[in-house]
Amino acid sequence: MSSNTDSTATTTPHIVKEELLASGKWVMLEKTTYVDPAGNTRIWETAKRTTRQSNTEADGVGVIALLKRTLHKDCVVMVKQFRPPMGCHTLEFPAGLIDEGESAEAAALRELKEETGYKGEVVGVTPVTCLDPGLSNCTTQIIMVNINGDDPENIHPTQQLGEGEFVDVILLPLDEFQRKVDELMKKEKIVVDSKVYIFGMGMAQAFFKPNELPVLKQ
Ligand SMILES: Nc1nc(=O)[nH]c2c1ncn2[C@H]1C[C@H](O)[C@@H](COP(=O)(O)OP(=O)(O)O)O1
Repeated sequence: MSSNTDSTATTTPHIVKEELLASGKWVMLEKTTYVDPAGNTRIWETAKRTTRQSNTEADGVGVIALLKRTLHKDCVVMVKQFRPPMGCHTLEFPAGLIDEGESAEAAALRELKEETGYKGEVVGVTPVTCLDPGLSNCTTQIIMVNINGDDPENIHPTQQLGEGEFVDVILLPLDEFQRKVDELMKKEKIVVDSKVYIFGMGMAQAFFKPNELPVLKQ
């Protein structure tokens, strides 16, 4: 087993100061002064959301929602929408920011209902995870949700979208998830969220090669 630990690393890296460079309604840019593991003082440019709530560590939630219906394959509920920072449509799990005083679980069920119309039940919660740590301190919790598709409330789901929100709901069968995502990418100009693509790789591994270790196979 080799180690990549730098032998010149003698200092515990830490933040010295954070100075605001610019701020908008939703996002701010900071100049972060920090000490690296070799003891050198350095600068980093950091983006942060202005909306993070004081009572929670995560900015938002992502929802892996499994729609279960009699005589249908289990499907993952996905959303497609135009994302201005990307300048194109993306394929994502339903997601959104956590409101003041709201738990991650409650935010997940609310966002799922708003974006897709489905009423779900929480079956799992991840710890707080980072999203793009080289750019920002943005964090998310991924909430696993089951949807009883036979429940009358879920037979004709109606979205509750806010002003300026345009979200298409796409159902992808769990056992063909990666193939369907690849098909969509070939058919339309969309960018797939990395969490979604990695979930698909994991599902393909679990369904088709459960006893193979992917890292050993090339
Ligand atoms: N970075 C953002 N710029 C904006 O101009 N507006 C933004 C940003 N992030 C969020 N929002 C707005 C858009 C919605 O009106 C609200 C709530 O977003 P939410 O649904 O919670 O999150 P997403 O689905 O991930 O957009 O905030």
